[in-house]
Amino acid sequence: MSTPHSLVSLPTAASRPALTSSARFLFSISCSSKRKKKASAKPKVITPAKPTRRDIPEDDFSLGIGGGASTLTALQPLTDEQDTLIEQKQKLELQLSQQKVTQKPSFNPSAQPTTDPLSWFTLAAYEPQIVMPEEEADPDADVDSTYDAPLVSDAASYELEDDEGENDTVEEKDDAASDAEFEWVEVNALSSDLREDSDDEDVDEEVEVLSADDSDIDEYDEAYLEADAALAHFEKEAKRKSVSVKRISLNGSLLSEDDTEDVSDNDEDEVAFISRKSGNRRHNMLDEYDEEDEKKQPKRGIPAVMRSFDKAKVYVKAGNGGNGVVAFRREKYVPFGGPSGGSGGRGGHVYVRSDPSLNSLLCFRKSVHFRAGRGSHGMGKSQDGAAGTDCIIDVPLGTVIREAGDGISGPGEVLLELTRPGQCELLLSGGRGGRGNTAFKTGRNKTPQLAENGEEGAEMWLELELKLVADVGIIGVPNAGKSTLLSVISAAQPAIGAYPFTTLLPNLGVVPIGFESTMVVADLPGLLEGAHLGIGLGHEFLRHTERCRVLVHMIDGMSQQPEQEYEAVRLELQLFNPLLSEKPYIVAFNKMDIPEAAERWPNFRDYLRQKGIEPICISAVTKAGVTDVVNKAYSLLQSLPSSSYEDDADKEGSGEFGIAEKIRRQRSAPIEEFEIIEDKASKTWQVQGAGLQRFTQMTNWEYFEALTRFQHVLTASGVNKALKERGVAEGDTVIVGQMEFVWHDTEDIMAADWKRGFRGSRDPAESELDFVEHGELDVISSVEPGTRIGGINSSTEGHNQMELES
Ligand SMILES: Nc1nc2c(ncn2[C@@H]2O[C@H](COP(=O)(O)OP(=O)(O)OP(=O)(O)O)[C@@H](O)[C@H]2O)c(=O)[nH]1
Ligand SMILES: [Mg+2]
Repeated sequence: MSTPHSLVSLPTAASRPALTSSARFLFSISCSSKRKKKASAKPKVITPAKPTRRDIPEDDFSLGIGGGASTLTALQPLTDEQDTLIEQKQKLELQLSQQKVTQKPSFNPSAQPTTDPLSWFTLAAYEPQIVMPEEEADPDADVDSTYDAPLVSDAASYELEDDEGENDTVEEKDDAASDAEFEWVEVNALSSDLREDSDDEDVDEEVEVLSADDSDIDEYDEAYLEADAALAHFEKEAKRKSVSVKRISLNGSLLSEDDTEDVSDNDEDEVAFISRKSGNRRHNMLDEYDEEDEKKQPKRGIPAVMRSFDKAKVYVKAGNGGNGVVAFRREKYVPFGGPSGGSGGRGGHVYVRSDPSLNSLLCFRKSVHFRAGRGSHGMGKSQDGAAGTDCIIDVPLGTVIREAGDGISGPGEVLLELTRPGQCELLLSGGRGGRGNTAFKTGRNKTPQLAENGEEGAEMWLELELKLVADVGIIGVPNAGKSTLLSVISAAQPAIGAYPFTTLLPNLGVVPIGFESTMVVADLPGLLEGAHLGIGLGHEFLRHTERCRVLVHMIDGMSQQPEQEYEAVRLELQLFNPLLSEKPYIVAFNKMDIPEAAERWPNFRDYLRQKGIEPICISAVTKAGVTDVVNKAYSLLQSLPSSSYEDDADKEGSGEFGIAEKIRRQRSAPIEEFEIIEDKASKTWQVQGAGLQRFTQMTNWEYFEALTRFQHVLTASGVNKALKERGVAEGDTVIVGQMEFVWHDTEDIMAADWKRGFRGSRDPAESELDFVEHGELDVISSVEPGTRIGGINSSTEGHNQMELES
């Protein structure tokens, strides 16, 4: 056990032969954008350098870190030839280590060293797990040959080098192999940080944990300790390189309390998909927990597909307005043609539209960013720019839109709710186009030499949530026969299985009633006691019942205590949302075709009758009693007044409470409303106000007259006065919006030589505008959002030292 182990980084898919030959644990981390061979691959976010053997102390553990390998298929079984090859390699390695030769043999001698360094990022260190190879490739054998033990190799590891071309062939070979000697476990996690940071692609971070060994199980304890120590070291290393490390065990639960916090803060980071594959078979690991594991690791992630089924986060941006231009009419025989600069077009609006043909938000997993087009710039001959193209986001019926984070309406407040088919609402309006110089023509200034920039379009992150709109929702414990009922009353074909949680996502079906009417029925995933706390599939899907007007409560006739199950589900509904338990519902006792169920029926019926409820007994399989349920549900529906949520939604989507209106109001804030923040240490004054910010942004600083106009606005809005009252002194820095200025007490700075930096500047003597007011601002630079200037956080960023002074 004293053999030195090393942490080797493996290029891409070469990780697989590596595993079979040397590395004991393989951490393969890849990002989907790389997989798609997009230029926007993530490495820019990723800080750490490629861990080389130099970085890792000799006493480290055998860990392989590979990047790029995507979906892992079953490992190719080792042939006898390969076995002997490995043996030879191990011998060779032993010899080499005895000779203290540092260069390790390469697995693929013909391969070229990879030039592309491993682009690994958020490093998820996973609890290693031994997976024992199965004795025979017996298709019927259970997966129980799995030991939850890490293993320690006494064979040293190889650094495998391979080039991209080689990888492809390796991958193909592996794909072809179906019979696996090794089981593998794939853990696929979605990292939201990366997703948000990334510009146009969400990033799938895939962590595959592989292990394959036939080492002695007696070594379990020692091996475990060593593996644990190695992982701790691994984490330390990563921390030193400021990579975030999360330890997640293979079943998806987090290992320690602290980590739990980390991840639950950001639930996107939870493990998204867990599956285990043995040979050709794929098992859902969710089913295979024993109780102790359950207690130790109560928190578990929800598969990514399920999470994105009804929740999504998208970025929207309205188009910027086009810029106005300065132009003059020049034509033969038309002296003094006057200004003819057109205005810019407005930016495109962002709309959301409900599309009844969509039934999930899954499409927003891949497309996250929505931007409307920008307006065209104005042109000469008084031509105005065209408006930007609008952006319409199609969402399924029943989508609720909230603003993410602290925004205009505050976190969590509903901006829009789309409940009518084809309903289209304005979400963000595009920025106003900047005015051209024609617009600034006055009696005093007939040849204005200034134009405005277009207004920037608003942008925000939105949280979309889908609440299925159905007339009737079928709820009940897992395996009660909910999906079976839906399949017999409608044309829907939900998955039906004799095991709990067959249904992971809600299914919708349309039930014809007579010749004219229909009713939409939703089959929801099974509910367990504690669902409101997240047990089972948790409350993830309970929200869909909020939009169902009538509920059908399915009772599993085969359950030992149907009464208790009934009460448990009722309680869950009440705990989740008291309004849910007030919804009208029907109780259907299923599986009456089975004699045991039929025996339990009289008791159950009497129990409910005491509560004043008349249950219906049915057999979904034989369709007995099914029409009773449909008819009763329909008559209940008819007796209800038209759904109230639609009325509420109407109020929210438009008019006074509309989001577009809120943003419009915010954006048209008067320039007189501002706040001055002083930083004495750096002699900096910051003038903050939405109106001023917008005005500054729209000012085209190229033109001298724009500057004089700005000065006038500062005077008119009272900024100059307020600054003087607060004691601004010569040479102080004043920040307004994105611009930084220097304060001067006199107007001398308007000297002609200074003005040469601007277009359209004239001699002060010629100037029609006088600067009567003392106290002028002198532009020195523009500041970009987020800069910290002398302790003040400016509203803008990055510092652009563009001194305009001589
Ligand atoms: N004998 C009999 N079996 C039924 C009846 N209804 C459903 N089953 C069986 O019960 C099992 C579960 O049925 P599902 O419809 O998948 O149950 P579910 O309530 O949708 O279960 P989850 O989706 O896991 O929540 C299947 O094997 C069905 O064949 C019935 O009326 N009689
Ligand atoms: Mg089902």
